Amino acid sequence: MFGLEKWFAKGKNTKQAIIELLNGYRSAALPVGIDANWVIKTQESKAQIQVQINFPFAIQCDQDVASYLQQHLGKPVEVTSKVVVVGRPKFKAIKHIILVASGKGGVGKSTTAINLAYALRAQGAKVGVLDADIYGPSLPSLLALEDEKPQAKDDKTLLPIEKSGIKAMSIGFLVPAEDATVWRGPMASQALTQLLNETDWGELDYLIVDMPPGTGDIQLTMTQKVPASGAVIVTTPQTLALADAQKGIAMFEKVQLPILGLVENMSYFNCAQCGSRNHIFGHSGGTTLASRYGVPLLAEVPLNDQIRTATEQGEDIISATREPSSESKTDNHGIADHYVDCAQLVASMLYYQSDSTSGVEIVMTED
Ligand SMILES: Nc1ncnc2c1ncn2[C@@H]1O[C@H](COP(=O)(O)OP(=O)(O)OP(=O)(O)O)[C@@H](O)[C@H]1O
Repeated sequence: MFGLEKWFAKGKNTKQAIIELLNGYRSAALPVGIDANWVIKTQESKAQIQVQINFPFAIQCDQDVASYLQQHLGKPVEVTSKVVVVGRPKFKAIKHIILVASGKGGVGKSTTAINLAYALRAQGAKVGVLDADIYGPSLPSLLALEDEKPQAKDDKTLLPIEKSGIKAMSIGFLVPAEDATVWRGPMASQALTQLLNETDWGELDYLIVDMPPGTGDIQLTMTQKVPASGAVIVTTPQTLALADAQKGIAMFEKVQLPILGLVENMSYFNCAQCGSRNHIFGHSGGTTLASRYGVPLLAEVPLNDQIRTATEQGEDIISATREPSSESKTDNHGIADHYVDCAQLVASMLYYQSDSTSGVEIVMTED
């Protein structure tokens, strides 16, 4: 006895069967399945079953869920979903602020931050990016918007610049880079507070904050000034970078900010000619560090020319390469998928760790 017959034999109707099956669905970002409350509608016709789901965090998995249901129900299934991020905003109308940090410079923190933003957007969320790298703002060039100037909404508020569905603000849009490099610590953290406070972000599900590299006093002060939900730490596999990433973990633990996970960037290189995978900067460092500190390894992103060129040209690599791409002969896991998987994990962790029921609202001051 197969498919729906099996369920009817147990005296269940199609809706009950679907809900039960969805509850048993598992993926890295859906570790306890799809909750019955997220299922908005089920409809069965002769030809197919239609299921409508509202996910409470950024995730796009309609095809996977449809194939899973189809396999069990023995009938074509169409799944459509929307992302409706739940929880009270923690700051203005922003539901979650995510810090992207690194122990040292040049490991690909800004590249990860912007691609994480694109990936969350591609999963159906409302996303903004704040470039807090006051001394070396890179957001204007990552978005290819170097000559843009934000418009003033009124005396006190600036409108963020929008590109590819992302709202962006950076000190780089406001002052020449050479002016910001001479700012001392307090000026830098005050600039960050002002950028966060005085930008009209509107409603956002996730605001990604690209932090300045390092784990010194400036980074610590900035972390304390931003009402963040969690941090993502970017590292490369070299021993030195890992040692610095460890300091980053310690810094966030000190201020009790949840660490959502590690991204190991430039993790390996796939040779386009011979198809072999080379761990040019070392092997398994991120995995070891993640397990030592009990934090998830969110992604192992390869050193890849597509990533460099897209970010240098201000392109949204997630939309551009979302089709299954052949990154190399041995790896058909598209470049975009690394960021999409990372985004889904981050969103899932924020949802499951959320204290949205506590109703606590954080108010920022400028001292
Ligand atoms: N996975 C990758 N594959 C190829 N190139 C990459 C990758 N990640 C980052 N890059 C390139 O490395 C350079 C440094 O990246 P990025 O600016 O993101 O680093 P960062 O850690 O933010 O640096 P900083 O400390 O200066 O802010 C850029 O040219 C970027 O395009």
